Amino acid sequence: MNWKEININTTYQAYPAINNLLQELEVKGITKEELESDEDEILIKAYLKKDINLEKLKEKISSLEEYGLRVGSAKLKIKSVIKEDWASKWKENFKPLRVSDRIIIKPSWEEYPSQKDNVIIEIDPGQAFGTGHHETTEVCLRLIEDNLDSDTKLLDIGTGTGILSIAAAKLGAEEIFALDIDPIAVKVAKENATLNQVETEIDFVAGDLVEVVDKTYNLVVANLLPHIIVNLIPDLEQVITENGKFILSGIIVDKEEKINDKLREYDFKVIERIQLGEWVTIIGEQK
Ligand SMILES: C[S@@+](CC[C@H](N)C(=O)[O-])C[C@H]1O[C@@H](n2cnc3c(N)ncnc32)[C@H](O)[C@@H]1O
Repeated sequence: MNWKEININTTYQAYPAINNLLQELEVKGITKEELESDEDEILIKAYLKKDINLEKLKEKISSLEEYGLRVGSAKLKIKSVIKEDWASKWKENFKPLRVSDRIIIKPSWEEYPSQKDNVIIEIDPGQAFGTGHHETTEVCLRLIEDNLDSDTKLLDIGTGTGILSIAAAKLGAEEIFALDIDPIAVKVAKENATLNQVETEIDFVAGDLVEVVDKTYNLVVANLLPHIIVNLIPDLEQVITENGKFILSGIIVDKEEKINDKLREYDFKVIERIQLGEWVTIIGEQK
């Protein structure tokens, strides 16, 4: 059966948000290529079976500008492709990636020679965000590694593929609760946890921000878009233990001050900020 390939010319900055929009359309695979013409421009390719309303998708992409995201030319094209062709090409885009001295991310179909102390995480991208190939995920993984010990109780808000929770489980966290507003992401995350044999160590639940959380955690990670983080901050206190820390990522550099203002308003302090490309990650705690 023929599949459809949607091509979207946009910016790197808008990728996580467009990825979310595409997930709502039940796409089966998403890739991004950096375009040589302009270092900030990327080409997103997404594959799906059903017909979609291209105009409506274009409108939704354009409306991301209202949240301060540059979407670039946002040119959309659609063409028919044969599944065998895209499935093998799509796989070529996911190679093993070392994100720290210990952590390596790899898709299930790639081999990686494991060495002592390596933490190898197998992630099949499927329909959710979080293969480690994005700066925000990469920095979160490193910070989780640096801040985790056997007493860590992790809350992972917006788990996507489950990558951060799976890493925490493999690094020896005591307890992990992972949630995502998107039930498809929760399904993909559970499958990835099973692939990594840590499914019994993580509770996955579908839910909006902290509405399904009824406990406190000493490490909270949220890799979300800036306007969603702004909505999360007022509720952070109810899910963090007194001496707990939080990691907020997905912050485009020109939105950082807005996030800092909100953190000050709710009596949180920033311990450290890490910038990779145009993305900022903040680690903080209560004052
Ligand atoms: C940028 S991805 C991060 C995925 C993964 N944690 C990582 O670091 O790569 C953001 C995820 O947050 C989810 N999300 C967006 N809004 C949310 C909300 N209000 N509550 C919970 N999850 C949300 C999205 O569905 C998406 O899977």
